[in-house]
Amino acid sequence: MFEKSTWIRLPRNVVVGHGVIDRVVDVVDDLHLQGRPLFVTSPTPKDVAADPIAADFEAAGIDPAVVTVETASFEAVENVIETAEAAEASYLIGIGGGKAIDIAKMASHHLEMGFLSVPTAASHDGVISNRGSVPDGNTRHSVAAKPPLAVVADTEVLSQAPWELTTAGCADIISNYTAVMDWRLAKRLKDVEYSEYAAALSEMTAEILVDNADLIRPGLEESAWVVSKALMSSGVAMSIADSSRPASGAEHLFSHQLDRLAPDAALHGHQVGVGSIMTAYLHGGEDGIWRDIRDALSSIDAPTTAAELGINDETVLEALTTCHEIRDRYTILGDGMNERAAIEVATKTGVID
Ligand SMILES: NC(=O)C1=CN([C@@H]2O[C@H](COP(=O)(O)OP(=O)(O)OC[C@H]3O[C@@H](n4cnc5c(N)ncnc54)[C@H](OP(=O)(O)O)[C@@H]3O)[C@@H](O)[C@H]2O)C=CC1
Ligand SMILES: O=C(CO)COP(=O)(O)O
Ligand SMILES: [Zn+2]
Repeated sequence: MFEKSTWIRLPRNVVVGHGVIDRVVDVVDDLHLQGRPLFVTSPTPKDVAADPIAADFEAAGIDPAVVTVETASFEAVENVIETAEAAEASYLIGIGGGKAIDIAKMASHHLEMGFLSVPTAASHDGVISNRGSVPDGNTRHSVAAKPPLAVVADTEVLSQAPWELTTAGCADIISNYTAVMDWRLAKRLKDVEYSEYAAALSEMTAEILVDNADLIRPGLEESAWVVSKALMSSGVAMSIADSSRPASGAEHLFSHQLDRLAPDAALHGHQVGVGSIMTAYLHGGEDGIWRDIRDALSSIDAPTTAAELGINDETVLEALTTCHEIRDRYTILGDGMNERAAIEVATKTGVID
């Protein structure tokens, strides 16, 4: 008997383009959201976007509450929940990078309220996804939440953000190649839940981005357009799979472990990019696609070595040999690499000297 079922949650409105930050009030209206919003933002995005959006709401007769978060933590999520209750907010708007959006996503999930996602940086593919990521003790990976009701991604704002944030978003997308390799491997060896549609969408997204690498240049608003579309598409793949599997394999385990060993040393996207070079080598050896991944990363100015990440060789090796323990997700790392194997992959790929 056929007993399978699926429930795919996706945003209702996705608004991308030049100057669309001025349309947040219209989007709220289109969604028939009533009452007071709580803006969840962080210091720089507050100045860049939250303050101007607040002025638009005030002009429309709506008085938004605002909370600024400094770090991604459960404490911050709790603080947002308390602020929303005290302000009698009826929906949330996350305005910023991954930190602000994930905290808004997790708080709104807990409050059973809708939220909007207004990215100020094209730095990660959680903009639209149904996953929230906040470190919890020794774990550091995304957990199930709900996707935003709407995304408003202003390419002018995104293109004015520091260039490395955009290259981090590109690297997060390029890492989809190895994430999908790991997912297929886990399907073959462990019979994990797998979606061919989500895997294909994720790979195609990485391919389109790499094919358009010549459009990804600092100061070019079209870059923000190309990258944001890829981030949306990758986030939709996660929502279809109801898992981060299409966009997160061993290269993400490596990055999550670096977050613990060397907090704030490098951006999420840059770390997963370097991880992806090494896990591609583990999958395909010398003749695999690891050089293509490295060249794609360097063509968009993303780091390809430990030194460019600002992380020392010992930390890279420690992360490689321990990151399989981060979560119960089968990848090419199997039950863990020993140190000699880690040195081999990191030196052969030029990640360490
Ligand atoms: N939920 C999901 O599915 C996914 C979640 N993630 C998560 O997202 C996070 C990574 O996102 P990321 O955006 O790199 O992290 P942050 O939100 O920490 O942003 C990185 C930096 O960019 C700054 N910034 C943001 N916008 C601008 C702007 N317009 N101009 C200048 N500076 C700006 C922030 O400033 P300030 O310090 O002032 O805030 C911060 O210093 C990780 O926690 C990762 O785990 C990643 C992928 C998927
Ligand atoms: O960063 C992500 C996808 O790009 C989310 O993946 P994780 O579930 O590993 O946090
Ligand atoms: Zn990621």
